[in-house]
Amino acid sequence: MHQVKLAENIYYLGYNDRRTHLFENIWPIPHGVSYNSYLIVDEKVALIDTVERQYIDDYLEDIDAILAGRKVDYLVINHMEPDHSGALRAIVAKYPDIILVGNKKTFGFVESFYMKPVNILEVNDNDVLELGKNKLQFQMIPMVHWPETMISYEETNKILFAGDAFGSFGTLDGGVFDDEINLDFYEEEIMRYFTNIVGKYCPHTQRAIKKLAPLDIRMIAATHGPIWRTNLDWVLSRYNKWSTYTTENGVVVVYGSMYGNTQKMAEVIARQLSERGIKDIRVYDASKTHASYIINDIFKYKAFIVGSCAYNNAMFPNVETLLTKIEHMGIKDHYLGVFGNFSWNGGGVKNLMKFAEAVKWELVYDPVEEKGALKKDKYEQCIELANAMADKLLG
Ligand SMILES: Cc1cc2nc3c(=O)[nH]c(=O)nc-3n(C[C@H](O)[C@H](O)[C@H](O)COP(=O)(O)O)c2cc1C
Repeated sequence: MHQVKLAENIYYLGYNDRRTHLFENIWPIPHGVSYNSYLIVDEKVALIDTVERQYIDDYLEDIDAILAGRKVDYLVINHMEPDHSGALRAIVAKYPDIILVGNKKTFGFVESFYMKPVNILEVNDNDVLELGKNKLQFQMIPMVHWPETMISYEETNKILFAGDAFGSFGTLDGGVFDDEINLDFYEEEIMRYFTNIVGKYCPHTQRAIKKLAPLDIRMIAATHGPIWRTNLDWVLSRYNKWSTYTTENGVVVVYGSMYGNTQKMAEVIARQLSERGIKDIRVYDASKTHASYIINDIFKYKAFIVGSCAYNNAMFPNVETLLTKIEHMGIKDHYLGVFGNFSWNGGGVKNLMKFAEAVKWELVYDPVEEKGALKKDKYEQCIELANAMADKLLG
């Protein structure tokens, strides 16, 4: 077996998942995902996080191969989510004297998921665990992406063990370090990982970035995706951009439509945006494109125009699902447009407006609602909606 090292005595223990279709049983991962754990072999031996439970056998074998009879002294738990704590019980069973290292919120999760922990070391900001020549400093970064989340900073080699922060979808297909892979391929997967998984916690991510800024970081080892040792600015600048809701001058147009009338309104709006000089216009059918990709584009572009036909006094269910996710994510600083279609007594636009109130994005024009086929006056209102959005963006 190849052994991949971050430093002379620090090992990467990662496993590629190309079988799972949906991460967290929600988010599509067509390019898979990796689960990364790390092993520091010093006077004391420390594991940093574990892996998803389906890899337990390989994981234990790989640890054995490196340690050749030595025991693991510490399991540092940066993050308790089961894709990283999945092997915790197996590790404790194999090394009964192991000390679990976490913060005051960690051990409650250990107990609720696995068992009452026996040997624990509770750490807080700035505490340092001496392993020999390696020293792990801890910093709490709550809600990036769970309440107990923390990072471990290895002071000698200046490695940030970052948990889910700076993680990525996409398996590591041979290349493990950022300078061994083509980042163009990973860009979309890194962004989707951020927006789908961490995106709700942008203010917390900002706090974490500021808190970690004083550290001299030479390498970032996350629990998913590549290890960053060359292009740290590449990923840091992107995380900074995304978590401050910094967007480009584009428009995401989403519609839910059964018979095509709402879609026709979307096409008119999109065409007019283009005539006004907007180059980045992404039009999505909410029934076809998974929310994962649409949310990603909402993080990319400043404007969102959403349309829905009426459906049982509500909006079209697939639009509703998408908007519920967006609302929960608390995405900020967008321009909004609303349109829809009905035949009886409406329901689509009425509920789109509830979404508008909830997200508090700036509504650039009154909602446009047509009854059946698109006619002249509502066609013109669609044009005006697009113009109002273009004015805002180009303003
Ligand atoms: C299952 C179902 C439920 C509907 N519910 C409503 C409704 O509550 N209110 C309404 O005005 N129209 C309702 N309609 C009619 C459609 O919203 C209407 O025909 C609209 O023009 C469809 O737009 P589309 O062409 O974009 O699919 C419903 C249609 C279906 C099939």
